[in-house]
Amino acid sequence: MAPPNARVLKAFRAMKDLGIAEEVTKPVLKKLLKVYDKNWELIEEENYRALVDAIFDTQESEEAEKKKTDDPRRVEALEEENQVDDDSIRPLKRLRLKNQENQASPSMISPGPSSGVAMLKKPKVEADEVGLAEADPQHQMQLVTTPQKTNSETLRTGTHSVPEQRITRSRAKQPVTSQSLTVQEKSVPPQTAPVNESCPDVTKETPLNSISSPMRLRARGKTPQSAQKENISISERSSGGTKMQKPMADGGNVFLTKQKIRSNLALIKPKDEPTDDISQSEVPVANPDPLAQGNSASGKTCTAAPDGQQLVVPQSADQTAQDNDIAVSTAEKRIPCKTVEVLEKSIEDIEVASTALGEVKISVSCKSAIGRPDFHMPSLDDVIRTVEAQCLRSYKSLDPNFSLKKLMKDMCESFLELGTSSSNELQENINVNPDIGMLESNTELDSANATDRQVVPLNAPIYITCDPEMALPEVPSLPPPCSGVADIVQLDAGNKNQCIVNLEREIDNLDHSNSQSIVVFQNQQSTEETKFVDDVYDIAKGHERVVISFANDVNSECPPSFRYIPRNVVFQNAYVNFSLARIGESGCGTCSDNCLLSLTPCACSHETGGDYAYTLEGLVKEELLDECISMNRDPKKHCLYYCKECPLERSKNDGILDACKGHLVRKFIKECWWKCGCSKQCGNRVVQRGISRKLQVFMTPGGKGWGLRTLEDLPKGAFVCEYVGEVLTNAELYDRVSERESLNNHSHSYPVLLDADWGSERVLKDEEALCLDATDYGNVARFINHRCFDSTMVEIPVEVETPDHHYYHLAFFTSRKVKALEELTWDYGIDFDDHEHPVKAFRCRCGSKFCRNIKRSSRSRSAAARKVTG
Ligand SMILES: C[S@@+](CC[C@H](N)C(=O)[O-])C[C@H]1O[C@@H](n2cnc3c(N)ncnc32)[C@H](O)[C@@H]1O
Repeated sequence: MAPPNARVLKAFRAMKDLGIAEEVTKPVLKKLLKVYDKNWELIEEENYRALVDAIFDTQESEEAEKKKTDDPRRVEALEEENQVDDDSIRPLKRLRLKNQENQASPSMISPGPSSGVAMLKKPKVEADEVGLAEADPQHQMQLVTTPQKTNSETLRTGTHSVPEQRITRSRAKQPVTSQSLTVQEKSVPPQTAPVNESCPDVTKETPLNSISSPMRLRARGKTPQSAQKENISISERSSGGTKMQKPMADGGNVFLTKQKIRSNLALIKPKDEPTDDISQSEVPVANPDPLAQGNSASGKTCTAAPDGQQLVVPQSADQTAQDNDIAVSTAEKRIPCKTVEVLEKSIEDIEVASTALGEVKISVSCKSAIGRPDFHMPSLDDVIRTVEAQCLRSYKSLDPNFSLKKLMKDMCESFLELGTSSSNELQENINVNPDIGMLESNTELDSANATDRQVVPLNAPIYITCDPEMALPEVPSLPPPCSGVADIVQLDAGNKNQCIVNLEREIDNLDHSNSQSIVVFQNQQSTEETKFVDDVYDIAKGHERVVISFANDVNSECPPSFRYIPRNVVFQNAYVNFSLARIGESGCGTCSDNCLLSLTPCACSHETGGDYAYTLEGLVKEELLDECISMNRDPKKHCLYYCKECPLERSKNDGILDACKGHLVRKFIKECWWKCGCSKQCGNRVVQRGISRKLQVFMTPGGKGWGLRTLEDLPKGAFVCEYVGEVLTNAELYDRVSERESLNNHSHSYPVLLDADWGSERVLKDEEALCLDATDYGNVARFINHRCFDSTMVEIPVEVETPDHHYYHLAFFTSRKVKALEELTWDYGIDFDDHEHPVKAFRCRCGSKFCRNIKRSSRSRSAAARKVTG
């Protein structure tokens, strides 16, 4: 059997999101494809509205059919009922028609490749044959309220109940390209000799094959310099136990975060609703309505729904006109009825209707989107996530004045925001300049601190903020969707008001108004001064697309104070070398829309052997993932690259040139970026879109301190988060660590060495090599605990901006299916037997049966390792 095509899978997924099973979707989709002459655009429009309608219609007619056969006496009654059904199940169609009437320009009718009108006409007729509604332009969103639970409650309450998974992702491989999934590895250069005969050959032609050393700094407690030479990973410098600062008891901060988000999002406020129009003060509802309080007889009409329900249709002048256009049968069936009046006015943009099957459809019409050329359709998931995040912040303690209308309005706003933000959208918007976010949202102390030490994220629109007093209007505007450049602007510590702007940026600005800049500030402030205000309800303080809650069922500690940054920031001397010109070298101007769907892989994929790392579901392909897992678990078993005159050995400078110890051939992911012609939604952009999973920081019961867990089931290969921190040189890190030690500061430090420039042929000096320090500035990844061997996540280097391997993102992906509430762990790669390390490694409490810290015979240890890696 041929594998289902990607669009079919997408449609199944979209329906699943609405609680509709694949078996139900399948026959209807088939029928619909026939009716629409395989015109997918029409089916996919508006989040598969046509498909949803068709499914409901089919279900209803099946139901009616069943009733008929069950009870022949009811046939007649049902025939009547079905007529009425026609009305009750068509409120969405009615709304669509209304909106079409309202459309100022045909461009808003989601035209297909040719004429929008033509595209809509044909299916309109045919759709009616199968009970389908017309496809609607982008201005409405509908929710199908079914008895399904969502897991938002879990987030709000911070309880540990296992949430229901809303989206079940298929791990089936997608026929994206005809190329193999494996990253190509070519023949060995003459001076090399692979140890392992079974390993694919390697060559120096691709970065994969060039000299590389393990990415992680293994925790042997060496200084960064020595550690780097020894290819070790995470530097564990804390000898003390978990010591958390008490949070400031300031519930008000919760509201600050909302402001933070809002200010960054350039919120479009909906128009003030008219208050003098009586007709608009009434909510169109389907009865029975739990909200109904104090019905008032108004001049409204309503349509009789089959099961005694009434659908109220607002009768403003133009609505009447629109309704008249709907269907004669609809108008005929209207009968005067009582409607529900609410205190707040103008909810004409929300309609509620029910079907004979008991589904309630809430239709939200965002009228302010009408006529906006910049509007695009956000996904329902994005809208829901955003609204959930807002609720968590705004409605954390519900007061007696809680208004559902407000909730709906918020929903509309979110819809509008998501729809109108540029396609650089949410990620950049939310992450816009943490400097500004910090200045706005933190205390005076913070503003003062901000002058001393400011950091700006890579890969995000960055404002040049030399001084908090510097006028914000001088800040460059947000970049438009497709391209941009990040340059480096260095600010001298002694002269805070002077920015040295990279000339290249100025030049690029001529062509790219959306240029980015990175500001690098000097001056470190001591941790003592770094008293950040904790927002205990959202660890991310609104900087991520999702809220990251925390839970502590173990003791009364609160998460430690640190400043949350969603993107890496450059500190002082670290030189992250990317510019538009250099990115041009990798030459990816060829791609468009979604690279994963294109027949010819774009240039970005060439960097990883001609194949993309991700499936259409956004998961890392299994083969690549398994290789990365295996490589991390047992590097020696993998392809080691041996060079004749090893630069690492030469750099030891002890007069004796030892034989090369071998370099690991690293696997990595190359994502598309601004320079690429594809859209922000391209499937080859996963890490750069940021965290999208529901995560929680929690106090581990086993004495490991805080940890990170998922609140939703995760499939294998899912992106969880990136390790975010300050980008430092190893030399800077060394200074920092020494300073902390000299201050007797035993709080945790969280540095990870980037195995910088593993593509180059020389050994980087400590002044060049890069690492990430998440001690003071970091993201949720700083809470990820270590687990020997069978950790739930694996780290993979991801290149986004840079064409070389000097700087990259360190991203965590699930190494297997992970159940909701399971801890997300990472194997730090610690050698617990390295007793030479000046800093003692922590006593591992990972609980893994393969724990390397448990003393056992070497035979049983290697048997354990074999069991895991094999
Ligand atoms: C990157 S932090 C992880 C978050 C940390 N648990 C916290 O509370 O902030 C690393 C530190 O967590 C603790 N830790 C992580 N994994 C551990 C493990 N398997 N056993 C014991 N302690 C662990 C150690 O103290 C380590 O220095």
